[in-house]
Amino acid sequence: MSNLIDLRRHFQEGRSVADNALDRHIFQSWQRCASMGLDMMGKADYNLLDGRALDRVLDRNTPLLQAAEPHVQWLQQAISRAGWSILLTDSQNIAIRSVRSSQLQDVRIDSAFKVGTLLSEAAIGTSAMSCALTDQRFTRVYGFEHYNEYHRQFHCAATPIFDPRGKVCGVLDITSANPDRNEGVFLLLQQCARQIQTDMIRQLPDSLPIVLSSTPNAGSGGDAMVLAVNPAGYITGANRLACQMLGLQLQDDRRLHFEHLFDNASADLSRLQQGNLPLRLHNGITLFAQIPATIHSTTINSARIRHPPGSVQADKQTASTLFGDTRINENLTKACRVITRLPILLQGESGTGKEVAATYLHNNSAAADGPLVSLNCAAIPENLIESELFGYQPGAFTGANKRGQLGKLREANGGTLFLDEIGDMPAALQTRLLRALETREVAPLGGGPAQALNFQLICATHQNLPQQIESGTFRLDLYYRINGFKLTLLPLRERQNVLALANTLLADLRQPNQQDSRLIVHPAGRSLTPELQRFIVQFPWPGNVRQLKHALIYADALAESAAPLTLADLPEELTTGYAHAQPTELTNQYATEYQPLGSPTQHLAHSLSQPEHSLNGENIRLIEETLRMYDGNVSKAANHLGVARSTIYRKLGKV
Ligand SMILES: Nc1ncnc2c1ncn2[C@@H]1O[C@H](COP(=O)(O)OP(=O)(O)OP(=O)(O)O)[C@@H](O)[C@H]1O
Repeated sequence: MSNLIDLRRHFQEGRSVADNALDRHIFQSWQRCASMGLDMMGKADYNLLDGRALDRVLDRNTPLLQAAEPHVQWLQQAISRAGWSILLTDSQNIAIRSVRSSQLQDVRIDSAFKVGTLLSEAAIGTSAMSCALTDQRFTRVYGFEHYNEYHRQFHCAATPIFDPRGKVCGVLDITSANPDRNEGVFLLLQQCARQIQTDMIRQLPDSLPIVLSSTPNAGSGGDAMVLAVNPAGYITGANRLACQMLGLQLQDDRRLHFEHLFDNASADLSRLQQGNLPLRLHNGITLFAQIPATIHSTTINSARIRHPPGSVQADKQTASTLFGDTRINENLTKACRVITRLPILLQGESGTGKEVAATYLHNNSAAADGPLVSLNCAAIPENLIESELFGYQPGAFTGANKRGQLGKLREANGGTLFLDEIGDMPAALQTRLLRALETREVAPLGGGPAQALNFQLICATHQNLPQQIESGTFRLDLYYRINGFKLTLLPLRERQNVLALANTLLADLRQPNQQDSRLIVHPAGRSLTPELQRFIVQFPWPGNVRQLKHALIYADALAESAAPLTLADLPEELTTGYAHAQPTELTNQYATEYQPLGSPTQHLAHSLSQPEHSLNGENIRLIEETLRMYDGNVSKAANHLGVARSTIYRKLGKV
């Protein structure tokens, strides 16, 4: 101690000081303080920001505060009884969170450990927090090492906190009156700062966090390598470990693509949903990538769950019944986890339940209290899609609504935007949509200020988008923008448990407010004869769940009593030809063995469900006849044919 006091006197008198007498960084801080004219013996000024300025600082540091809070709390539990108080400052050394230990009572601490106090080097002289900020490294400043003698009672250690792009965004400091140099405390401090950075990365909006490890299924704790990518595949953040391992300098490499880091990475990040994706660095090292298990914004079992119309109720909602296939249901659960950060792309043939899945995802997401706004890009004329999406000002064009129109994007603010049949969006609009998704801003047609928007995005299509990209009808960059997480709704003929789904659909008929319950509903549950069960499992269902559902509604409505439904209760056009099929075990593998498509309707529905097909004259006639039969009512014709309304519009439009 006396050495240090002598050293201070020498320094004050301007005499030379031996190089190794004091830590180099602390000595440099003393020199800066002296050059700013600070007095080593004076009383420190603790300046407190006024309310408004403080609000601005806290506002600016919301991501840091949110990420830090749980970690500051566990650090407090770990070290506060050992006499350590904790202080979190922003990147200007303004205190933004303080946790006092009851064992550290001092009037100076009372002033310093207040949220809003300016604790920079210029304000209070050398401290661990100012050195940690300037030198961007862990620093200890003990007793008389503080520039200002006023702080000689205290011993502090501080470490910088880096934001997702590796810039210092704050400092975490611990202070005690006890001079013990307990290395364990310092390790905890540094671990805490690393975990805060990792959580900031995980909380980045519109980004998917990815954990890299050298072994498959490794945990995603605070010391894992974590990075985040946006839907276009660009790195939006990485922690220090990941930066070191991958040689990243995010502050410089503003647009670094995930693919460029690895020899074998594909831009199809949705493959990560399978977990443990092996990736090879350019230097030959293999790492395993996975989505951290802790991204549970909501879970299927959480209390917030609301069930969409047409889906099963909570007590029946087991993994195999929701969509009749555990693979789909598992991916749906994963999609629920990432939807707040990534756009979801639903793919599947017509009638596989893309709209049901979109409703389910919205209802089980953090935005469930906001609106779910849908737009079917195939069902409205091309010249109206733009105003439907972006809205317009009053009097924007002839024939426009006098009061203007909000537009789907703005309607969806705070909730979820569901763009159905995105593959049918006209090329010019793809560009405008892409811009709106990039900037998350929209300006209505006919002028008016741009409005910042915040919504979750779900897109759906039955088209093969990669093929459309190749043929030049769909933009590659838009594909990357909407394909944050791909969820494929398998055709019904490929699902594992079609019977479970059929039973679910039957049970739904018993719900009094279901859309189709205007048909006769038997209060007791319906069962299915073994023969009908076999048929349901074997039939290829070209119209998918929609067709199965309509068949069951038909049978349920027209069957005479509450007796089990039989094959004879189904529409005849479905069962024609079935008599020749051999009874087999109830497994989907036989579905493809059931050759006869019993009716022209089935052929048509199957044909319409294919992404690209040529309609022959017979099929066109069938569509037209069906429309005539229902007096031009497209919904009824679509029901009859087992296809969606939009499919009919689209297909006839192509003729
Ligand atoms: N898992 C499910 N549970 C209950 N009903 C379902 C399920 N999946 C689909 N359905 C029903 O099947 C019909 C078709 O579903 P939906 O409209 O979601 O399919 P889609 O894939 O969006 O079809 P399209 O591409 O033709 O618009 C709806 O009546 C829906 O209620």
